[in-house]
Amino acid sequence: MLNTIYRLTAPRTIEPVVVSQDSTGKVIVRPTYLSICNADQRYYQGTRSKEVLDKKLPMALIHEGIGRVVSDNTGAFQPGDIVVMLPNAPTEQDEFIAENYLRSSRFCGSGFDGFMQESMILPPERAVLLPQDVNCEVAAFTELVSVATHAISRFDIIAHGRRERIGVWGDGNMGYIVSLLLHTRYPDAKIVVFGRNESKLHDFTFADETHLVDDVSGVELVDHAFECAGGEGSVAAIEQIIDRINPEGTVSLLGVSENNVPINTRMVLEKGLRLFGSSRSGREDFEATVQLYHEHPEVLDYLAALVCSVNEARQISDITAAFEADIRKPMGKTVIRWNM
Ligand SMILES: NC(=O)C1=CN([C@@H]2O[C@H](COP(=O)(O)OP(=O)(O)OC[C@H]3O[C@@H](n4cnc5c(N)ncnc54)[C@H](OP(=O)(O)O)[C@@H]3O)[C@@H](O)[C@H]2O)C=CC1
Ligand SMILES: O=C(CO)[C@H](O)[C@H](O)COP(=O)(O)O
Ligand SMILES: [Zn+2]
Repeated sequence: MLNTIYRLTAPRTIEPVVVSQDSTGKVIVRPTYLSICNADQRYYQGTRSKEVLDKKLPMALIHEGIGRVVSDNTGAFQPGDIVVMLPNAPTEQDEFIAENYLRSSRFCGSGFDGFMQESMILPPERAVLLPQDVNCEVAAFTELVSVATHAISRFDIIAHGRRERIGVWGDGNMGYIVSLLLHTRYPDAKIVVFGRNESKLHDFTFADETHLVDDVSGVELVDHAFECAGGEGSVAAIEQIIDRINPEGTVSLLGVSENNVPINTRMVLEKGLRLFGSSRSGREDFEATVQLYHEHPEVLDYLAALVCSVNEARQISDITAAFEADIRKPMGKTVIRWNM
């Protein structure tokens, strides 16, 4: 079948291309609601290195999104079903390495075309059925929620059992979602959020404590920590985490940084800390996230507070307008109602 793909060909330049794609044994999904990730912005604005841009562009952006099934000759879905699309496509299985860490996996919007397409032609295992009455504007960023689900599931295996105070550094989207999911999963733990913006911290209504990072004297140490700042903010966040965590704590690193981050390894050694990184997610994380939506519908209500704007896209200028609006946003997620 013929499909139109909207590719970033150079920073801030999106162009359509019509390609012929084989849909045999695949599910055809019309993207309906997409959401912009910081990773998309790094390509859109051209803040990645020239080598990376030269290697990955032209490429359709966006790896957060949902859609409606048009047809499925595999029988897994019914036409009209609302599904979340999975950006990670593994090409092999490994007994020990999860699909999102296999170097052979293909990730939409990072080296391979993302969801900015007229139709997504997916193997049935790259889509998961959503509750059919789900708030689509919120479900659009289920991928980001699945990344938090993934990191917390790994934390659960790695961290020692005292989980009385869990610190989250970062008052943006990732910090909000990680804190919310930690609160839901460990209702007896105190969730302590550290951020840079009083206005954003006000939205963390489910957290037990919120603190501005430059006013932490007297704040009790945490047993474990999640770093959700990213960018240049990672440096100060990791430094403060190492300072404000109890011995033998576990530090979950989630923020992406363009530059290397210096780490106070002396104190990592002295405190016996465990640092581990998490990136992306796999099918089981999406399934667990959808299960969470079913079992804890209040999570979707809390996530709705993150929707900053919903932007209709009917033509390419609407897409670029959404990316530009995302750059200027005060907080939250920029959602695109996809009508291309
Ligand atoms: N591991 C993964 O698979 C994924 C990683 N990410 C990455 O996670 C990071 C966060 O994403 P997202 O939440 O969407 O981005 P946001 O920009 O929404 O949030 C980052 C927040 O951290 C705050 N911050 C900066 N420095 C510190 C600090 N020292 N301590 C505490 N908070 C600080 C920022 O404040 P201010 O704005 O004032 O600087 C901002 O509010 C990004 O690097 C993103 O690329 C995203 C998705 C998946
Ligand atoms: O956002 C993410 C997952 O949701 C990751 O940060 C993203 O996949 C990193 O990819 P890239 O190397 O292209 O920045
Ligand atoms: Zn992302």
